[in-house]
Amino acid sequence: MEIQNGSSKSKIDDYQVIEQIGRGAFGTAFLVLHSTDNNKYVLKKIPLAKQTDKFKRTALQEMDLIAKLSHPYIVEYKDAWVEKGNWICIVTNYCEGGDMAKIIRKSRGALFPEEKLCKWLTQLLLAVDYLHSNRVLHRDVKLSNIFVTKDNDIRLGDFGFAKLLDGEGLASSVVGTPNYMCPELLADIPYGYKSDIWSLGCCMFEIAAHQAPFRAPDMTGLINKINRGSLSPLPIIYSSNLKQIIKSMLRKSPEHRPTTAELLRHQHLQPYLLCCRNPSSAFLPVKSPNSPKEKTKQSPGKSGSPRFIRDRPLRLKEKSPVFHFDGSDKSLGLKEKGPVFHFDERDDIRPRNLSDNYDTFKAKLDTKRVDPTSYSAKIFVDGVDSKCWDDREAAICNGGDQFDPLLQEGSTNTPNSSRFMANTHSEEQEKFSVEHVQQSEEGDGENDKTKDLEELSTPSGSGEADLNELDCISAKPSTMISPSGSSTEKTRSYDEESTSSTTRPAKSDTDAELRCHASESENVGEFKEVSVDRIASERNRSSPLKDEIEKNANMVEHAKRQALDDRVSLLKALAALAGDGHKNDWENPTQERAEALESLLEVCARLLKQEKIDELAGVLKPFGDDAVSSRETAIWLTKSLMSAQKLAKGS
Ligand SMILES: Nc1ncnc2c1ncn2[C@@H]1O[C@H](COP(=O)(O)OP(=O)(O)OP(=O)(O)O)[C@@H](O)[C@H]1O
Repeated sequence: MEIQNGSSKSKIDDYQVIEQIGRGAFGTAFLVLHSTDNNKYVLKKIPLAKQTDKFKRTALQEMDLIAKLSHPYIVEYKDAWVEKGNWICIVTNYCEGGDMAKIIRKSRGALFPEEKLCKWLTQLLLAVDYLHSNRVLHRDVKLSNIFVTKDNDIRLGDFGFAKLLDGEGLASSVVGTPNYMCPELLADIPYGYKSDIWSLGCCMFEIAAHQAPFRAPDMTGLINKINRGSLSPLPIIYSSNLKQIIKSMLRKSPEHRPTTAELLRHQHLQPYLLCCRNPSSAFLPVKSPNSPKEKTKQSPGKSGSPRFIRDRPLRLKEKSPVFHFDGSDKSLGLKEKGPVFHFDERDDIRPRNLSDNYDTFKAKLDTKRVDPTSYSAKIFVDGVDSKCWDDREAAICNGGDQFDPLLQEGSTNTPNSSRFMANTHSEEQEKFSVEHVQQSEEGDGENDKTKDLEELSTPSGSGEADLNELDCISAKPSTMISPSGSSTEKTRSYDEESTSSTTRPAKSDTDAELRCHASESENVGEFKEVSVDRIASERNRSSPLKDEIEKNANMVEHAKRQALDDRVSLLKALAALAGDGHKNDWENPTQERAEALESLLEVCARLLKQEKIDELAGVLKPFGDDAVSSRETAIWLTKSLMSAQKLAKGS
């Protein structure tokens, strides 16, 4: 890296400061104009004078790292130097949309459309996957480090804490933003790739819900909530698939969180992946030699599951400067000094056999015309820019039949485009807000269609209980403070809305419960994607589709009954264990207690089998005080059951 010592013309003279755009923990950020290319950049000036050697090393490490990285969804580095020995200057591309925290603030509670969320999520996953593939941890993924371009694309930035990993893939220093602290970090377990997944999950949750996933009145409460994994529900407007993806990233145990690659292979993200710049073929389904027709006949998730290949590693830039602070030869402690490669944007790395499919798809998107007055065009007019909801996204939103059938193969429930479309007619409604959801929940002509779609999107009838139902009716404190300490007023937030929509008398109890299942189900992967209109018309006559609907409805019924049974067992167990009034009514309290414990353990075992770790933690939590882990609670439960059974036999 160049050291500017003051005698010669400084590089900084090439930049004209337009304005100061912010101040981070380490320095100040300026919006600047380059005198030659006339482009806007962000110049970050980090003072060094009073800093420790460790700090200097970290700052230089950031420079070194950002200079090496080259990826379509990572903030592009332009230049870096040490200015007169006093400042580190880093110049990066300017992202006109600002950071995600700002974008959420600007939206003033209007939720983003599902398609936008999926696009952002896909791009973020590609960026993080690139880092992870190159053994780089970001370690500070947060809203203010996620930027948006004028085209509404993502750029992940700020690598101040990023660190190249050692061989084991773990870095042990505790860094990061308190609100996004993952459970393993709170437990002093080394930070790894899955910790970045957690932070990304927190970001995605907040982008979707406009509030942090874990909120509590104080820090202890917050830590407890993170440790328990007790998440608030996500807004009901989003598809079960999307909600499940986000929730999977927030699983308490890092091993249970998916990797970036696994997430990118999720069928729900495939259409968005195809729209991304240079999607790695590693994440795209490989088209079989079968004809599209044959292909669509295969049942999703089984023999017809898309196969994936990982044919090419992602690459760092071929040439990157190695920075030194004081002109010495000493390397800056970056472990990876081996050959690095450029991620070439011109590379077409789509698998050859996907190309025609991709081109057909793209052609369809390009020719798709969108009604500019519809929500699909105007849904977020006050967002980053008016064009952010572009034709391409709109085409995705407009639903199944806009797609190449191959792309739908095996796809699960659609993004809730029906909800968006259901609200397109009102002139004064420019945003898709909570009120719209409420309105459609209460039922109008369109709402029935929405309900139909939800019914199709409910669990596949595995008969497994979904204890999230309990979440849906949980009470919320009136004031919460965010982990950062700022208190937020009680507003008509999304989850209060969703709570009220599930607790107030719905059209029928079944409706309310269906919504609960539809929004929280894990087993959405087995459902076929069917357009709302088709459902409506097919419902009235006998057809395979109608059979499918009925089958699904039966399965939903079954799952619902199972959930109710489990709820009853759980409540009974809770009552018995808490030793409340019911206890005295029972003839043999010890026997009852043993039975209660047994049924509770059965519920736990089922959740464990389904890998519903978050729910399991939720069930186990009430039985221990705050300091006791779920594991200890489970041991305590088992021991209690054994001794209760012994006593019961003896009496
Ligand atoms: N490339 C960029 N494009 C647009 N805005 C940027 C860019 N880089 C930084 N900013 C903005 O500049 C401000 C300061 O950013 P900076 O990265 O210095 O600190 P921070 O991320 O807010 O905090 P910290 O460094 O403590 O994490 C933020 O408001 C951020 O949104």
